[in-house]
Amino acid sequence: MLVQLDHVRKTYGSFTLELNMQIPENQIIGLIGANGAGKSTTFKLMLGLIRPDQGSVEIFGRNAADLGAEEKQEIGAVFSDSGFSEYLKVQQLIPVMSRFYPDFQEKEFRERCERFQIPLNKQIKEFSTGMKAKLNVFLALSHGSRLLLLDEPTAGLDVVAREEILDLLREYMEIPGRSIVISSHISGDLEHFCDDLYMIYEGKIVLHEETDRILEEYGFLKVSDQEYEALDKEYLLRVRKEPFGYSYLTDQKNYYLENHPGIVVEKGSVDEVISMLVKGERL
Ligand SMILES: Nc1ncnc2c1ncn2[C@@H]1O[C@H](COP(=O)(O)OP(=O)(O)OP(=O)(O)O)[C@@H](O)[C@H]1O
Repeated sequence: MLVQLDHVRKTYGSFTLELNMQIPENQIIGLIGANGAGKSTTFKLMLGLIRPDQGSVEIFGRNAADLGAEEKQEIGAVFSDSGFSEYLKVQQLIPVMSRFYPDFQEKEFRERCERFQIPLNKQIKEFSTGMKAKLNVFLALSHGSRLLLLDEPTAGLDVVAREEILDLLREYMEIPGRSIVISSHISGDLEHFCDDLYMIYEGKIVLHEETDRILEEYGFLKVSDQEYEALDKEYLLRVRKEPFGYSYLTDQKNYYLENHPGIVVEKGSVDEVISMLVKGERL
């Protein structure tokens, strides 16, 4: 296991984050949550930048707060703030990176900057949002890490720039043993990219599921009161009143398609599933 968060609790005033999370090798794990849900706090816990009030955070089998310099080299991180002064030029970052990371792949980094038109001799403060985002990802990718922790790396990007970054990350995953944890407040950004999704709502995980299962097995049954009476209720998770009757969320859509052929079953997007889990009524 690359990362393990076991019964973690972290409280800031009235906000409490509660987490159980496992990041195995060879996985792209998505963290979806609205502003303030706790995504950045989760990444800070994983990096050992803050300590949990309760529970344990392990990276590569060691307590995250006790990670040595060598193990830190194996993590590539992107935060909304790169940590570098924006008055620097990319040219000036190169010696800093080389000193900090013995495995810094300067040639590859320079090639990437050239391919994506990131100028080396311009101050970062003059870059567009997309250029800054790409630079941050290139830096995280540049030192042979086996774990990437990416907090909203595609925030504010247009579709083309987002896809370029996701393609680079797919390329990164071609070497076995690596994993990525990536967050977004837009589930559509991640639903076709991640193997596994965690949804965080107000500090709690409301859903942890393989992406394929969400897309293939979760669905909405649209039923009238009479149809509901005849339904097998075992796999219904939430309900919401609708103008025509009721909408029920299930995580066994195919069971209802096979056993209740007359019922309308709609496939929901990840956003609709989350919204129902958070706002729908429990049965
Ligand atoms: N150092 C801190 N001191 C006090 N409160 C904090 C601190 N860091 C985070 N919080 C609070 O914890 C909650 C979660 O914040 P966090 O930054 O983890 O959310 P997020 O999901 O990353 O949101 P965003 O998408 O806006 O970045 C917020 O209510 C925030 O105000």
